[in-house]
Amino acid sequence: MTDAMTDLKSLLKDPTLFETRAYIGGAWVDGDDGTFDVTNPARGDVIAQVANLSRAQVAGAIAQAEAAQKEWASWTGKERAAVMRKWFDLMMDNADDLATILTAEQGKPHAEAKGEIAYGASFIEFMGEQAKRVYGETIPGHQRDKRITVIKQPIGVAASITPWNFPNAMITRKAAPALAVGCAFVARPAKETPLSAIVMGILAERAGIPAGVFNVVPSASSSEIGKEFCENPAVRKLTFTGSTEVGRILLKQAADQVMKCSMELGGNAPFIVFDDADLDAAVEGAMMCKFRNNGQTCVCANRIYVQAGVYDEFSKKLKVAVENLNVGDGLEPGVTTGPLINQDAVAKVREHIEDVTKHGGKILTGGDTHEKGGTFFQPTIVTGVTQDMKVATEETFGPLAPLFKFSDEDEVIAMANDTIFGLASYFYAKDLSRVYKVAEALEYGIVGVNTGIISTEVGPFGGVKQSGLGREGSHHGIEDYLEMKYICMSV
Ligand SMILES: NC(=O)C1=CN([C@@H]2O[C@H](COP(=O)(O)OP(=O)(O)OC[C@H]3O[C@@H](n4cnc5c(N)ncnc54)[C@H](O)[C@@H]3O)[C@@H](O)[C@H]2O)C=CC1
Ligand SMILES: O=C(O)[C@H](O)CS(=O)(=O)O
Repeated sequence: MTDAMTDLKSLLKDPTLFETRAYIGGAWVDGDDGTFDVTNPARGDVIAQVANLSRAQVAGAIAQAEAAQKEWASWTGKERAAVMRKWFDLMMDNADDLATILTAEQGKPHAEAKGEIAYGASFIEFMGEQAKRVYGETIPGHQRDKRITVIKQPIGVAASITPWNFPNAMITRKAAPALAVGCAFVARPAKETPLSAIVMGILAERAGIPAGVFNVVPSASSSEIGKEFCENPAVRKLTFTGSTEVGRILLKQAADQVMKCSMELGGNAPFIVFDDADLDAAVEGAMMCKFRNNGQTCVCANRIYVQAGVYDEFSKKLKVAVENLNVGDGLEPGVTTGPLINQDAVAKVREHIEDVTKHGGKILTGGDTHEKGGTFFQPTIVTGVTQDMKVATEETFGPLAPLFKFSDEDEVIAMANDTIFGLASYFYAKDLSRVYKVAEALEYGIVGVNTGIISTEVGPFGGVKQSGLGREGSHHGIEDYLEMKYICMSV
């Protein structure tokens, strides 16, 4: 064990939460393909060497899930809700440690990581409650001797592939509805952030979730494991969060089995400030929306459109707020902005900034790697941005706030909708008719009005166009893990 690994374990109130093995069928398992390194993006050191599972081992996990699922589905919703509540309570009781693990492997500030743990736990609490309310219906017969009933049953084994940016919440947002209705679950976390997934296995075991119902299969191989999930006939549901590019690959692979898929994919969120907006509120919303997780979320403002009459004032106010951000190691107190996940992410931000300045835009603040080095980057604002620049069509996934100027509603709606994506959008305005017109005109699954934060377990999160399929969270989110059965009975 390296010093950095000892260091992480020593930071935990409960050191037994530091686990590097896979969790399969209730057993803790080493990888047939050795281990892979997990590094702390703030420090660059290896904090863990995690079990590297082979495709055969993942197939074994799917078999264990299939074996456990029937018994789990026979529990009442109330019985499943009880153990899910214990899972929720264990998450909240250990939130500090789960956040320390999350910050160490992903980089976000500890306070923000604690927020993610609470957000992730909220899905387990909410869907645990929903477990008691999976209702069917009766339908008046079409003939005098016919009686029609509709029941809902769990789809079976669900498999998940999740990204590194929300290593806890992206798993619980899927596992919670799946387990609530009686599915079994096999989670393959991102290789950058497996520890946050593994620790959910520890807490599942402690909560009394039966062996094989919740499984965690870390692996450095992504495509091979994805193929196993898509080709294994025991998997009846694939749920993915990540880029649209990978979502397309998985959908093509899943088509052979006509597998049910949920896809939470990329975004390119417009953030619109009208001339009747409360500018201080708009700046506050833009800061939260753009710089949460250092800009590494699929719902971050990727384009900031400001109406001409308030452009200069908004730019000045935003610059003050951006220059107040405190960039550093997320495990240090007072840090508001951590590192980017890797050098590829740094290169993407730099590429977008260079493209803006090459085409006549200007850097208002920031614009380069941070003095702390590594993958730290200066929070940046660029002005004079136009629709023909890369940032207008590509997701930056970093701390870059590009300001576009617009004249009127029709112009900005057209610009905002000019993208293949359709996940989140935001605008600040006071005029009620404008609010209704713009909210209805934006082609997005999510619209934030006078707010920059839309993430909650009670809302149906998801995108239109090439930002995804299905919804996660809310009472709608549970439907994605159910099959509907129509029973026609002759009496
Ligand atoms: N709509 C949403 O809720 C979210 C969307 N994203 C999008 O994902 C991107 C950034 O996250 P990344 O993790 O880099 O995305 P990514 O799409 O590269 O990877 C996501 C996950 O898929 C795995 N993966 C990659 N290639 C695969 C393949 N061929 N078969 C099976 N699995 C594969 C990765 O190992 C990772 O676990 C951005 O585009 C972002 O917008 C990220 C988080 C949330
Ligand atoms: O992965 C993401 O970007 C999340 O979906 C963002 S959120 O759920 O925290 O809004």
